[in-house]
Amino acid sequence: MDMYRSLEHWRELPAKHQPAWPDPDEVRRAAVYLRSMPPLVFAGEADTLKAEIAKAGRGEAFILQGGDCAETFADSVSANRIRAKIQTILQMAIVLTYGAALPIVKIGRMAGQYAKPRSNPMETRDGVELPAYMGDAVNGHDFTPEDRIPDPQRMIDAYHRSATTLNLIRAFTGGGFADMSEVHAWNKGFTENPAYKKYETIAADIDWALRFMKAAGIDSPAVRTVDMYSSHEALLLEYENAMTRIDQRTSEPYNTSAHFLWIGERTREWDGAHVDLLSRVRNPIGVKLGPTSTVDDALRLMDKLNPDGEEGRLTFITRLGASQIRDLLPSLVEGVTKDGRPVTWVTDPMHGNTITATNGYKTRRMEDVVDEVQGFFEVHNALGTVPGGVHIELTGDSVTEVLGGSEELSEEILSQRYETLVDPRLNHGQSLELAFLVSQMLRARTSGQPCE
Ligand SMILES: O=C[C@H](O)[C@H](O)COP(=O)(O)O
Ligand SMILES: C=C(OP(=O)(O)O)C(=O)O
Ligand SMILES: [Mn+2]
Repeated sequence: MDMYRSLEHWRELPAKHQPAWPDPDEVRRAAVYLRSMPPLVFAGEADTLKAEIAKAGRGEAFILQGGDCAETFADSVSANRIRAKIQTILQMAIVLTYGAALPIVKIGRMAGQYAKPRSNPMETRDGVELPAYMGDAVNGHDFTPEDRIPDPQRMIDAYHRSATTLNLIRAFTGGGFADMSEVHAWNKGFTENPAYKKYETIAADIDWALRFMKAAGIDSPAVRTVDMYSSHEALLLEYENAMTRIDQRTSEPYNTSAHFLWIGERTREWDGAHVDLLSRVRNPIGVKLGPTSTVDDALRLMDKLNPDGEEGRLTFITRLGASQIRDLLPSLVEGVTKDGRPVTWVTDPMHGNTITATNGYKTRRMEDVVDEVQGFFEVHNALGTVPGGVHIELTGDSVTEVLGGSEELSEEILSQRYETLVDPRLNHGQSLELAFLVSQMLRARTSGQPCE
Protein backbone atom coordinates (compact mmCIF):
# COMPACT_ATOMS: atom_id res chain seq x y z
CA MET A 1 0.00 0.00 0.00
CA ASP A 2 1.51 3.41 -0.87
CA MET A 3 1.86 5.94 1.91
CA TYR A 4 -0.98 8.23 0.82
CA ARG A 5 -3.42 5.31 0.55
CA SER A 6 -2.33 3.82 3.85
CA LEU A 7 -2.89 7.15 5.62
CA GLU A 8 -6.56 6.85 4.65
CA HIS A 9 -6.88 3.17 5.59
CA TRP A 10 -8.70 4.08 8.81
CA ARG A 11 -11.74 4.89 6.67
CA GLU A 12 -12.25 1.16 6.08
CA LEU A 13 -12.20 0.31 9.80
CA PRO A 14 -14.81 0.55 12.55
CA ALA A 15 -14.71 4.03 14.12
CA LYS A 16 -16.34 4.70 17.47
CA HIS A 17 -17.53 8.00 18.95
CA GLN A 18 -17.68 9.97 15.71
CA PRO A 19 -20.27 12.77 15.48
CA ALA A 20 -23.36 12.19 13.36
CA TRP A 21 -22.50 15.12 11.04
CA PRO A 22 -25.69 15.91 9.13
CA ASP A 23 -24.01 16.82 5.83
CA PRO A 24 -20.99 14.80 4.58
CA ASP A 25 -20.22 17.46 1.94
CA GLU A 26 -19.74 20.07 4.64
CA VAL A 27 -17.36 17.73 6.46
CA ARG A 28 -15.36 17.30 3.25
CA ARG A 29 -15.22 21.07 2.72
CA ALA A 30 -14.02 21.62 6.30
CA ALA A 31 -11.33 18.96 5.82
CA VAL A 32 -10.16 20.58 2.56
CA TYR A 33 -9.90 23.93 4.35
CA LEU A 34 -7.97 22.43 7.27
CA ARG A 35 -5.59 20.67 4.93
CA SER A 36 -4.86 24.02 3.25
CA MET A 37 -3.85 25.61 6.56
CA PRO A 38 -0.35 25.62 8.09
CA PRO A 39 0.64 23.00 10.65
CA LEU A 40 0.22 23.95 14.31
CA VAL A 41 3.39 22.22 15.42
CA PHE A 42 6.65 21.38 13.70
CA ALA A 43 7.52 17.69 13.33
CA GLY A 44 10.97 18.34 14.80
CA GLU A 45 9.33 19.47 18.05
CA ALA A 46 7.38 16.21 18.21
CA ASP A 47 10.69 14.35 17.81
CA THR A 48 12.23 16.34 20.66
CA LEU A 49 9.25 15.49 22.86
CA LYS A 50 9.60 11.83 21.89
CA ALA A 51 13.17 11.88 23.15
CA GLU A 52 11.99 13.50 26.41
CA ILE A 53 9.29 10.86 26.85
CA ALA A 54 11.91 8.18 26.22
CA LYS A 55 13.92 9.66 29.11
CA ALA A 56 10.84 9.51 31.33
CA GLY A 57 10.45 5.85 30.37
CA ARG A 58 14.02 5.21 31.55
CA GLY A 59 13.57 7.13 34.81
CA GLU A 60 15.68 10.10 33.66
CA ALA A 61 12.75 12.56 33.56
CA PHE A 62 9.15 12.72 34.77
CA ILE A 63 6.08 13.76 32.75
CA LEU A 64 3.48 16.24 33.93
CA GLN A 65 0.54 16.30 31.54
CA GLY A 66 -2.39 18.48 32.58
CA GLY A 67 -5.26 20.69 31.55
CA ASP A 68 -9.01 20.76 31.10
CA CYS A 69 -11.14 17.74 30.44
CA ALA A 70 -12.68 19.83 27.65
CA GLU A 71 -11.25 23.16 26.56
CA THR A 72 -13.92 25.63 25.48
CA PHE A 73 -14.04 28.28 22.78
CA ALA A 74 -15.29 30.72 25.43
CA ASP A 75 -12.16 30.24 27.56
CA SER A 76 -9.89 30.34 24.51
CA VAL A 77 -10.39 34.12 24.31
CA SER A 78 -9.41 34.64 27.94
CA ALA A 79 -5.69 35.26 28.22
CA ASN A 80 -6.13 35.27 32.00
CA ARG A 81 -7.56 31.77 32.14
CA ILE A 82 -4.95 30.36 29.80
CA ARG A 83 -2.20 32.09 31.74
CA ALA A 84 -3.59 30.71 35.03
CA LYS A 85 -3.49 27.19 33.62
CA ILE A 86 0.07 27.58 32.34
CA GLN A 87 1.07 29.13 35.66
CA THR A 88 -0.43 26.19 37.57
CA ILE A 89 1.43 23.67 35.43
CA LEU A 90 4.71 25.58 35.84
CA GLN A 91 4.20 25.86 39.60
CA MET A 92 3.54 22.13 39.83
CA ALA A 93 6.57 21.41 37.66
CA ILE A 94 9.00 23.28 39.88
CA VAL A 95 7.78 21.37 42.94
CA LEU A 96 8.09 18.08 41.07
CA THR A 97 11.55 18.99 39.76
CA TYR A 98 12.70 19.48 43.32
CA GLY A 99 11.22 16.19 44.57
CA ALA A 100 12.35 14.09 41.64
CA ALA A 101 15.70 15.80 41.10
CA LEU A 102 14.85 15.18 37.46
CA PRO A 103 13.71 17.31 34.53
CA ILE A 104 9.92 17.56 34.29
CA VAL A 105 8.44 17.15 30.80
CA LYS A 106 5.54 19.60 30.65
CA ILE A 107 2.65 18.70 28.35
CA GLY A 108 -0.61 20.68 28.35
CA ARG A 109 -3.98 19.13 27.62
CA MET A 110 -4.23 22.40 25.78
CA ALA A 111 -4.47 24.02 22.35
CA GLY A 112 -6.74 21.36 20.86
CA GLN A 113 -8.57 19.42 23.62
CA TYR A 114 -11.94 20.15 22.03
CA ALA A 115 -13.55 16.74 21.34
CA LYS A 116 -15.11 14.37 23.86
CA PRO A 117 -16.37 10.79 23.70
CA ARG A 118 -19.58 10.45 25.71
CA SER A 119 -21.15 7.51 27.53
CA ASN A 120 -24.45 8.19 25.84
CA PRO A 121 -24.62 9.73 22.34
CA MET A 122 -27.96 11.34 23.21
CA GLU A 123 -29.12 13.43 26.15
CA THR A 124 -32.74 13.66 27.28
CA ARG A 125 -34.19 16.53 29.30
CA ASP A 126 -37.92 16.84 30.07
CA GLY A 127 -38.75 14.35 27.34
CA VAL A 128 -36.66 16.20 24.70
CA GLU A 129 -33.81 14.18 23.20
CA LEU A 130 -30.81 15.88 21.54
CA PRO A 131 -27.26 14.78 20.67
CA ALA A 132 -24.98 14.84 23.72
CA TYR A 133 -22.37 17.59 23.94
CA MET A 134 -19.18 16.21 22.33
CA GLY A 135 -16.84 19.14 22.82
CA ASP A 136 -16.68 22.56 21.17
CA ALA A 137 -15.07 21.13 18.02
CA VAL A 138 -18.34 19.25 17.40
CA ASN A 139 -21.34 21.04 18.91
CA GLY A 140 -22.40 23.62 21.49
CA HIS A 141 -23.22 22.94 25.13
CA ASP A 142 -26.59 24.72 25.26
CA PHE A 143 -29.48 22.26 25.21
CA THR A 144 -31.01 23.50 21.93
CA PRO A 145 -31.13 21.79 18.52
CA GLU A 146 -29.15 24.71 17.00
CA ASP A 147 -26.31 24.14 19.42
CA ARG A 148 -26.36 20.39 19.73
CA ILE A 149 -26.49 19.40 16.05
CA PRO A 150 -22.86 18.67 15.04
CA ASP A 151 -21.43 21.43 12.86
CA PRO A 152 -18.22 20.76 10.84
CA GLN A 153 -17.44 24.49 10.82
CA ARG A 154 -16.55 23.99 14.49
CA MET A 155 -13.51 21.89 13.49
CA ILE A 156 -12.23 24.96 11.65
CA ASP A 157 -12.88 27.10 14.73
CA ALA A 158 -11.08 24.54 16.86
CA TYR A 159 -8.04 24.83 14.58
CA HIS A 160 -7.91 28.64 14.87
CA ARG A 161 -8.45 28.63 18.62
CA SER A 162 -5.77 25.98 19.04
CA ALA A 163 -3.42 28.27 17.10
CA THR A 164 -4.06 31.28 19.35
CA THR A 165 -3.75 29.20 22.54
CA LEU A 166 -0.53 27.63 21.34
CA ASN A 167 0.81 31.06 20.47
CA LEU A 168 0.11 32.21 24.02
CA ILE A 169 1.77 29.12 25.47
CA ARG A 170 4.85 29.76 23.36
CA ALA A 171 4.88 33.45 24.32
CA PHE A 172 4.51 32.85 28.05
CA THR A 173 6.96 29.97 28.33
CA GLY A 174 9.62 31.55 26.14
CA GLY A 175 9.18 35.19 27.12
CA GLY A 176 10.27 35.43 30.76
CA PHE A 177 6.98 34.45 32.44
CA ALA A 178 8.42 31.01 33.23
CA ASP A 179 11.45 32.34 35.13
CA MET A 180 12.07 29.85 37.95
CA SER A 181 12.36 32.48 40.68
CA GLU A 182 9.05 34.02 39.62
CA VAL A 183 7.33 30.65 39.58
CA HIS A 184 8.72 29.85 42.98
CA ALA A 185 7.51 33.19 44.36
CA TRP A 186 3.97 32.18 43.37
CA ASN A 187 4.44 28.92 45.25
CA LYS A 188 5.43 30.80 48.38
CA GLY A 189 2.12 32.67 48.06
CA PHE A 190 0.35 29.30 47.95
CA THR A 191 1.93 28.06 51.19
CA GLU A 192 0.83 31.26 52.95
CA ASN A 193 -2.75 29.93 52.79
CA PRO A 194 -3.33 28.30 56.24
CA ALA A 195 -4.74 25.16 54.55
CA TYR A 196 -1.44 24.60 52.76
CA LYS A 197 0.98 25.71 55.48
CA LYS A 198 2.18 22.13 55.88
CA TYR A 199 4.03 22.46 52.57
CA GLU A 200 5.95 25.52 53.76
CA THR A 201 9.08 23.53 54.62
CA ILE A 202 9.36 22.08 51.14
CA ALA A 203 8.79 25.54 49.64
CA ALA A 204 11.54 26.90 51.89
CA ASP A 205 13.89 24.10 50.78
CA ILE A 206 13.19 24.97 47.13
CA ASP A 207 13.88 28.60 47.95
CA TRP A 208 17.24 27.63 49.42
CA ALA A 209 18.12 25.54 46.37
CA LEU A 210 17.33 28.49 44.08
CA ARG A 211 19.45 30.83 46.19
CA PHE A 212 22.29 28.34 46.02
CA MET A 213 22.00 28.22 42.24
CA LYS A 214 22.06 31.99 42.04
CA ALA A 215 25.05 32.25 44.37
CA ALA A 216 26.90 29.62 42.39
CA GLY A 217 26.28 31.64 39.21
CA ILE A 218 24.05 28.99 37.64
CA ASP A 219 22.07 31.07 35.19
CA SER A 220 21.36 29.06 32.06
CA PRO A 221 18.41 29.77 29.74
CA ALA A 222 16.77 26.71 31.34
CA VAL A 223 16.24 28.78 34.48
CA ARG A 224 14.31 31.46 32.59
CA THR A 225 12.41 29.64 29.84
CA VAL A 226 10.74 26.26 29.58
CA ASP A 227 9.49 23.95 26.87
CA MET A 228 5.81 23.19 27.09
CA TYR A 229 4.18 20.83 24.63
CA SER A 230 0.58 20.51 23.44
CA SER A 231 -1.58 17.39 23.46
CA HIS A 232 -5.18 16.26 23.08
CA GLU A 233 -7.25 13.14 22.57
CA ALA A 234 -7.17 12.26 18.87
CA LEU A 235 -10.89 11.57 18.69
CA LEU A 236 -12.17 13.37 15.59
CA LEU A 237 -10.80 11.32 12.74
CA GLU A 238 -11.57 13.88 10.02
CA TYR A 239 -9.78 16.64 11.92
CA GLU A 240 -6.74 14.54 12.81
CA ASN A 241 -6.54 13.19 9.28
CA ALA A 242 -6.62 16.69 7.78
CA MET A 243 -3.83 17.78 10.12
CA THR A 244 -1.61 14.85 9.12
CA ARG A 245 1.19 16.05 6.86
CA ILE A 246 4.38 14.71 5.33
CA ASP A 247 7.43 16.14 7.06
CA GLN A 248 9.81 17.58 4.49
CA ARG A 249 12.91 16.66 6.53
CA THR A 250 12.16 12.98 6.85
CA SER A 251 9.40 12.33 4.29
CA GLU A 252 7.46 10.71 7.16
CA PRO A 253 3.87 11.55 8.16
CA TYR A 254 3.29 13.55 11.35
CA ASN A 255 0.09 14.72 12.98
CA THR A 256 0.68 18.47 13.13
CA SER A 257 -2.33 19.33 15.33
CA ALA A 258 -0.33 18.73 18.54
CA HIS A 259 3.00 17.37 19.70
CA PHE A 260 1.48 14.42 21.57
CA LEU A 261 -1.81 12.70 20.74
CA TRP A 262 -3.52 10.07 22.79
CA ILE A 263 -6.17 7.46 22.06
CA GLY A 264 -8.94 7.32 24.66
CA GLU A 265 -10.11 4.33 26.66
CA ARG A 266 -13.27 4.17 24.53
CA THR A 267 -11.55 4.09 21.12
CA ARG A 268 -8.45 2.00 21.78
CA GLU A 269 -9.42 -1.16 19.81
CA TRP A 270 -6.17 -2.37 18.23
CA ASP A 271 -7.99 -3.08 14.96
CA GLY A 272 -10.08 0.11 14.98
CA ALA A 273 -9.81 3.36 13.04
CA HIS A 274 -8.17 5.48 15.77
CA VAL A 275 -5.29 3.10 16.36
CA ASP A 276 -4.77 2.73 12.61
CA LEU A 277 -4.67 6.49 11.98
CA LEU A 278 -2.10 7.09 14.73
CA SER A 279 -0.08 3.99 13.84
CA ARG A 280 0.94 5.79 10.64
CA VAL A 281 2.29 9.05 12.11
CA ARG A 282 5.63 9.51 13.83
CA ASN A 283 4.56 11.63 16.84
CA PRO A 284 4.81 10.26 20.35
CA ILE A 285 1.46 8.57 21.07
CA GLY A 286 -0.41 7.66 24.25
CA VAL A 287 -3.13 5.08 24.86
CA LYS A 288 -5.40 5.15 27.90
CA LEU A 289 -5.76 1.77 29.59
CA GLY A 290 -8.82 1.29 31.80
CA PRO A 291 -9.69 -1.54 34.22
CA THR A 292 -10.79 -4.00 31.53
CA SER A 293 -7.43 -3.84 29.70
CA THR A 294 -5.56 -7.11 29.37
CA VAL A 295 -1.91 -7.86 28.69
CA ASP A 296 -3.02 -9.15 25.33
CA ASP A 297 -4.64 -5.75 24.53
CA ALA A 298 -1.44 -3.98 25.51
CA LEU A 299 0.73 -6.27 23.37
CA ARG A 300 -1.51 -5.89 20.33
CA LEU A 301 -1.40 -2.12 20.75
CA MET A 302 2.39 -2.31 20.87
CA ASP A 303 2.40 -4.44 17.71
CA LYS A 304 0.30 -1.85 15.92
CA LEU A 305 1.67 1.40 17.35
CA ASN A 306 5.28 0.58 18.06
CA PRO A 307 6.24 -2.68 16.36
CA ASP A 308 9.97 -1.90 16.40
CA GLY A 309 10.09 -0.77 20.01
CA GLU A 310 11.17 2.83 19.42
CA GLU A 311 11.80 4.48 22.79
CA GLY A 312 9.43 7.35 23.62
CA ARG A 313 6.99 6.44 20.88
CA LEU A 314 4.37 4.75 23.07
CA THR A 315 3.03 5.82 26.45
CA PHE A 316 0.47 3.75 28.33
CA ILE A 317 -1.69 6.04 30.46
CA THR A 318 -3.36 3.78 33.01
CA ARG A 319 -6.63 4.95 34.61
CA LEU A 320 -7.64 2.04 36.75
CA GLY A 321 -9.18 3.64 39.84
CA ALA A 322 -7.70 3.95 43.32
CA SER A 323 -9.45 0.82 44.54
CA GLN A 324 -8.14 -1.36 41.70
CA ILE A 325 -4.72 -0.08 40.69
CA ARG A 326 -2.79 -2.25 43.15
CA ASP A 327 -4.60 -5.36 41.84
CA LEU A 328 -4.67 -4.61 38.12
CA LEU A 329 -1.47 -2.72 37.30
CA PRO A 330 1.12 -5.36 38.28
CA SER A 331 0.11 -7.94 35.66
CA LEU A 332 -0.14 -5.29 32.92
CA VAL A 333 3.32 -3.95 33.72
CA GLU A 334 4.80 -7.45 34.05
CA GLY A 335 3.32 -8.60 30.73
CA VAL A 336 4.56 -5.54 28.87
CA THR A 337 7.98 -5.63 30.52
CA LYS A 338 8.40 -9.28 29.55
CA ASP A 339 7.79 -8.36 25.92
CA GLY A 340 10.89 -6.16 26.05
CA ARG A 341 9.75 -3.30 23.81
CA PRO A 342 9.89 -0.10 25.87
CA VAL A 343 6.83 1.88 26.91
CA THR A 344 6.54 4.89 29.21
CA TRP A 345 4.06 4.41 32.06
CA VAL A 346 1.93 7.37 33.10
CA THR A 347 -0.94 7.39 35.61
CA ASP A 348 -4.21 9.23 35.03
CA PRO A 349 -5.70 9.24 38.55
CA MET A 350 -8.84 11.08 37.41
CA HIS A 351 -10.90 8.90 35.08
CA GLY A 352 -11.08 5.75 37.22
CA ASN A 353 -12.27 7.78 40.20
CA THR A 354 -15.33 9.61 38.91
CA ILE A 355 -18.36 9.49 41.22
CA THR A 356 -21.75 11.17 41.52
CA ALA A 357 -22.22 13.29 44.64
CA THR A 358 -25.45 12.88 46.60
CA ASN A 359 -26.58 16.22 45.12
CA GLY A 360 -26.07 14.91 41.59
CA TYR A 361 -22.75 16.57 40.65
CA LYS A 362 -20.22 14.51 38.74
CA THR A 363 -17.15 14.74 40.94
CA ARG A 364 -14.01 13.02 42.25
CA ARG A 365 -12.41 12.79 45.67
CA MET A 366 -8.96 14.29 46.05
CA GLU A 367 -8.04 11.41 48.39
CA ASP A 368 -8.80 8.88 45.63
CA VAL A 369 -6.72 10.87 43.15
CA VAL A 370 -3.77 10.90 45.56
CA ASP A 371 -4.28 7.23 46.44
CA GLU A 372 -4.18 6.16 42.79
CA VAL A 373 -0.89 8.00 42.27
CA GLN A 374 0.44 6.42 45.47
CA GLY A 375 -0.64 2.98 44.20
CA PHE A 376 1.09 3.69 40.87
CA PHE A 377 4.37 4.39 42.70
CA GLU A 378 3.97 1.35 44.97
CA VAL A 379 3.43 -1.02 42.05
CA HIS A 380 6.35 0.31 40.00
CA ASN A 381 8.63 0.43 43.02
CA ALA A 382 7.78 -3.19 43.85
CA LEU A 383 8.35 -4.38 40.28
CA GLY A 384 11.50 -2.36 39.71
CA THR A 385 9.86 -0.59 36.78
CA VAL A 386 9.59 3.15 36.14
CA PRO A 387 6.66 5.43 37.06
CA GLY A 388 7.06 7.89 34.20
CA GLY A 389 4.53 10.61 34.93
CA VAL A 390 1.08 11.88 35.84
CA HIS A 391 -1.85 12.95 33.67
CA ILE A 392 -4.24 15.33 35.43
CA GLU A 393 -7.47 17.18 34.66
CA LEU A 394 -6.91 20.61 36.16
CA THR A 395 -7.53 24.31 35.81
CA GLY A 396 -5.79 27.42 37.12
CA ASP A 397 -9.01 28.84 38.50
CA SER A 398 -10.58 28.41 41.93
CA VAL A 399 -13.40 26.18 40.75
CA THR A 400 -15.26 23.79 43.05
CA GLU A 401 -15.49 20.52 41.15
CA VAL A 402 -13.38 17.95 43.08
CA LEU A 403 -14.12 17.04 46.71
CA GLY A 404 -11.62 17.20 49.55
CA GLY A 405 -8.02 18.33 49.70
CA SER A 406 -6.68 20.45 52.53
CA GLU A 407 -9.30 23.11 51.83
CA GLU A 408 -11.85 20.35 52.52
CA LEU A 409 -14.14 21.09 49.62
CA SER A 410 -17.52 19.58 50.48
CA GLU A 411 -20.55 18.46 48.47
CA GLU A 412 -22.43 21.58 49.53
CA ILE A 413 -19.72 23.79 48.03
CA LEU A 414 -19.66 22.04 44.62
CA SER A 415 -22.43 24.27 43.23
CA GLN A 416 -20.49 27.50 43.99
CA ARG A 417 -18.15 27.32 41.00
CA TYR A 418 -18.88 24.15 39.08
CA GLU A 419 -17.80 25.29 35.61
CA THR A 420 -16.54 22.24 33.74
CA LEU A 421 -18.58 21.15 30.74
CA VAL A 422 -17.64 17.48 31.10
CA ASP A 423 -15.38 16.12 33.88
CA PRO A 424 -14.46 17.68 37.26
CA ARG A 425 -11.00 19.28 37.42
CA LEU A 426 -8.62 19.90 40.29
CA ASN A 427 -8.62 23.62 41.05
CA HIS A 428 -5.44 25.68 41.37
CA GLY A 429 -4.89 24.86 45.05
CA GLN A 430 -5.71 21.16 44.69
CA SER A 431 -3.35 20.91 41.73
CA LEU A 432 -0.48 22.40 43.69
CA GLU A 433 -1.26 20.25 46.68
CA LEU A 434 -1.12 17.18 44.46
CA ALA A 435 2.25 18.34 43.13
CA PHE A 436 3.63 18.66 46.67
CA LEU A 437 2.39 15.14 47.51
CA VAL A 438 3.74 13.58 44.31
CA SER A 439 7.00 15.41 44.88
CA GLN A 440 7.31 13.59 48.22
CA MET A 441 6.60 10.26 46.50
CA LEU A 442 9.28 11.02 43.91
CA ARG A 443 11.77 12.03 46.54
CA ALA A 444 11.12 8.88 48.55
CA ARG A 445 11.68 6.82 45.41
CA THR A 446 14.91 8.58 44.50
CA SER A 447 16.31 8.43 48.00
CA GLY A 448 15.07 4.89 48.65
CA GLN A 449 13.26 6.07 51.80
CA PRO A 450 9.62 5.04 52.36
CA CYS A 451 7.09 7.85 51.84
CA GLU A 452 5.52 9.09 55.11
O1 LIG B 1 -13.49 12.78 29.68
C1 LIG B 1 -13.83 11.61 29.62
C2 LIG B 1 -15.12 11.24 29.03
O2 LIG B 1 -15.34 11.94 27.87
C3 LIG B 1 -16.16 11.61 30.02
O3 LIG B 1 -15.81 11.11 31.27
C4 LIG B 1 -17.47 11.06 29.55
O4 LIG B 1 -18.41 11.54 30.39
P1 LIG B 1 -19.91 11.02 30.40
O5 LIG B 1 -19.90 9.69 31.07
O6 LIG B 1 -20.62 12.08 31.19
O7 LIG B 1 -20.38 10.95 28.99
C1 LIG C 1 -11.86 10.84 27.76
C2 LIG C 1 -10.88 10.87 28.64
O1 LIG C 1 -10.39 9.85 29.33
P1 LIG C 1 -10.54 8.27 29.10
O2 LIG C 1 -10.33 8.00 27.66
O3 LIG C 1 -9.45 7.73 29.95
O4 LIG C 1 -11.89 7.91 29.60
C3 LIG C 1 -10.16 12.12 28.99
O5 LIG C 1 -8.94 12.05 29.20
O6 LIG C 1 -10.82 13.16 29.13
MN1 LIG D 1 -12.17 13.75 31.13
